[in-house]
Amino acid sequence: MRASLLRSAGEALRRTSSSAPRRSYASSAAVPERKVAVLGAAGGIGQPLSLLMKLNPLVSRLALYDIAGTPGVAADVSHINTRAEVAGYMTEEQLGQALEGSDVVIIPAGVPRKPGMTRDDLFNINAGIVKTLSTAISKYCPNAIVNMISNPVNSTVPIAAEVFKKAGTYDEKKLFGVTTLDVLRAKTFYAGKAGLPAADVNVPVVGGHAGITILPLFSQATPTGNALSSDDIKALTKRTQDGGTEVVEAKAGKGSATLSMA
Ligand SMILES: NC(=O)c1ccc[n+]([C@@H]2O[C@H](COP(=O)([O-])OP(=O)(O)OC[C@H]3O[C@@H](n4cnc5c(N)ncnc54)[C@H](O)[C@@H]3O)[C@@H](O)[C@H]2O)c1
Ligand SMILES: O=C(O)C[C@H](O)C(=O)O
Repeated sequence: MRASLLRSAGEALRRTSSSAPRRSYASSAAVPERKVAVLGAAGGIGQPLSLLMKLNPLVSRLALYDIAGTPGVAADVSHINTRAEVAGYMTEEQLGQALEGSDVVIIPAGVPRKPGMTRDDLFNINAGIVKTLSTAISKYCPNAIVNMISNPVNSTVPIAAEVFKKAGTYDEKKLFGVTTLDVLRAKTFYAGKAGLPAADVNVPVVGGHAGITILPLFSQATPTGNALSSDDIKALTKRTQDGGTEVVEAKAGKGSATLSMA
């Protein structure tokens, strides 16, 4: 998986706006219309992600889709006094309506890990979910930017790519595996060790989103702070690669990272 394909939903939203002239956000009328669909909106990631999308001034329409629980989440989020008009959709019959006209689709639908599991153990269930959702995307919003959160990301992105290729809608510039969490972790852990403010550091991370496929490049981290030994770098690399497992174990059967992910 190409590292350049791994971006966040926020970046994707900014990209959809980058072709439009620069405008001030002071007036919502001046901002382009953008529809975002969250698939899996009632879940652990879906709920805070829906909240963040509702707070994002770039979003004018927000479609929240899940197989269960969407009416409550949609009603709740819709009361926030920001620009985006919120609509909730439930059951596969409403998936087309949720997707129609979407500029950005974000997919946190699927099961999370429990302690002792690897992300690959989620493949059998999540591959089918992603295939169904990708098929609907290629039908109802073939030009949308798609951000894949569902694990195993190293496999769900290729699944979506194959579905889109078969439908003739594949665009490698519009399909992303969301691995931003690896970057957040690398930055946070590096800042702690280097004695720098977490918000000020940058650490490039390349590769995929599972174990040793996650490659934080601490040698390229900026700025430099306390000198780091090779043992420090090994330990930081391992902690970044195992960051997801750290959260899964701390949640003790109640899911994986949700808040840091959203
Ligand atoms: N990419 C990352 O960095 C990252 C980080 C954390 C979690 N994840 C992954 O994200 C996924 C979701 O995690 P979570 O904690 O939100 O799980 P969750 O169980 O809390 O929520 C998943 C939601 O998906 C919904 N869902 C299931 N099948 C669906 C379908 N066919 N269509 C629409 N919605 C459907 C469920 O009803 C549920 O509301 C997991 O696969 C997890 O491993 C990825
Ligand atoms: O580790 C997981 O299962 C969830 C996610 O991929 C993470 O990195 O936190």
